[in-house]
Amino acid sequence: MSDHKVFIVAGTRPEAIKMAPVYKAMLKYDGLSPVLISTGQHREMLKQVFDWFEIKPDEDLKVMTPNQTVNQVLSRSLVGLDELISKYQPDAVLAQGDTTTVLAAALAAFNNKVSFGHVEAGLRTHTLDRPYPEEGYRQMAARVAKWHFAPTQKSVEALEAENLSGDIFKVGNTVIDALLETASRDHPPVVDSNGKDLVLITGHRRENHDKFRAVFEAFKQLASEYPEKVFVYPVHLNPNVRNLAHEVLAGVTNFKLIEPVSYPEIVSLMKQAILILTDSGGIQEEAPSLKVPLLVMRETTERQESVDAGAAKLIGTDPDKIFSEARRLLDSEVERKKMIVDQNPFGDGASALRICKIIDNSLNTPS
Ligand SMILES: CC(=O)N[C@@H]1[C@@H](OP(=O)(O)OP(=O)(O)OC[C@H]2O[C@@H](n3ccc(=O)[nH]c3=O)[C@H](O)[C@@H]2O)O[C@H](CO)[C@@H](O)[C@@H]1O
Repeated sequence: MSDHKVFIVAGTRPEAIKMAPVYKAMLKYDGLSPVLISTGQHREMLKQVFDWFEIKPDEDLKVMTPNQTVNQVLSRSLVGLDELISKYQPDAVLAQGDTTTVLAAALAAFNNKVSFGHVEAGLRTHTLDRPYPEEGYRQMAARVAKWHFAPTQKSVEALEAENLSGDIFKVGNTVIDALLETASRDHPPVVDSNGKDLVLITGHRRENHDKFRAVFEAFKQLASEYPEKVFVYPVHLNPNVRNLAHEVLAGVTNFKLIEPVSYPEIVSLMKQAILILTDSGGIQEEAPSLKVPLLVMRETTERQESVDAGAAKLIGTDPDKIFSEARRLLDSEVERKKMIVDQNPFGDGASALRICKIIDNSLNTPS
């Protein structure tokens, strides 16, 4: 019997990180033959990730051109994927998360009557504009999915409540596969902290942009309160974030504003840190595995599992709260240790293989 062909579509850095393990597991899996497709939504950052995992897209749609609307990106992705579906005739299409790339992959598959598998299914805030457009895209992708690969029980329950078509499977989050592989490979330290404690900060979310000035002032105050600690912030490429970060924080000697770092570098920084302050989704999933306490600078999260497990605390973006919560943890190793968990609620590093088995089984079962 010939192999079943499966498209694996990725467009942004987090999607590449989370789909690399699926692609690699599928390459080794008897009976499945993956085709890696990049839409190129985050061109540079995608290449860095693919290089680290030593994989190369079979096709690159290069959808980004300057000043496009979201609908232009969507329609270019759709048309590009349409052509590739007629070229390869895949048996299934997989995409991860909630970007324009994911919506395009789901729709392109649906319109060609090809089975669609949604990886990281069932994340919900239940508020369509929080975050916008991601919450809407997740819900739309779920409507046409044949396989919902949910990372946790909470996401399984969210999907069950929506009376969707398709089958729901709890498989864990593939980001833990990527993380554990990366953490097991040696990488030199990114920042020499001279033996001092390191606090890692990341912040880029659009929903937080208008709060960043006050948030950055809180970071400045923290850095002056703790001159013996080193604060490291790899600043996102978005010019709104960059300019403001440099305006408020450049010149603070123990606060290092650095360029966005590669995946092994952020993993190395997370391992080195005694505390992380972030608004990133992926880092909320990863930090519990690295046993680093996490303060989440968002009002709501679709990744409540790390909060429920006690590994993270949701603190919003109020500068006084950021300052006081960070101080509470920086002042007390006991408080920090309370946030270390034995098991990461997001997965165990074997999610990609589970996905391969389910797809193989399903494609070999007559409907
Ligand atoms: C609404 C929402 O929740 N949306 C999420 C958001 O993803 P996010 O918030 O997780 O995005 P980031 O924080 O950029 O990336 C995270 C990954 O990148 C690594 N990293 C980070 C900094 C760095 O300097 N170098 C790195 O390598 C890091 O360890 C982690 O694995 O957007 C995605 C679509 O773009 C969505 O699919 C995803 O749901």
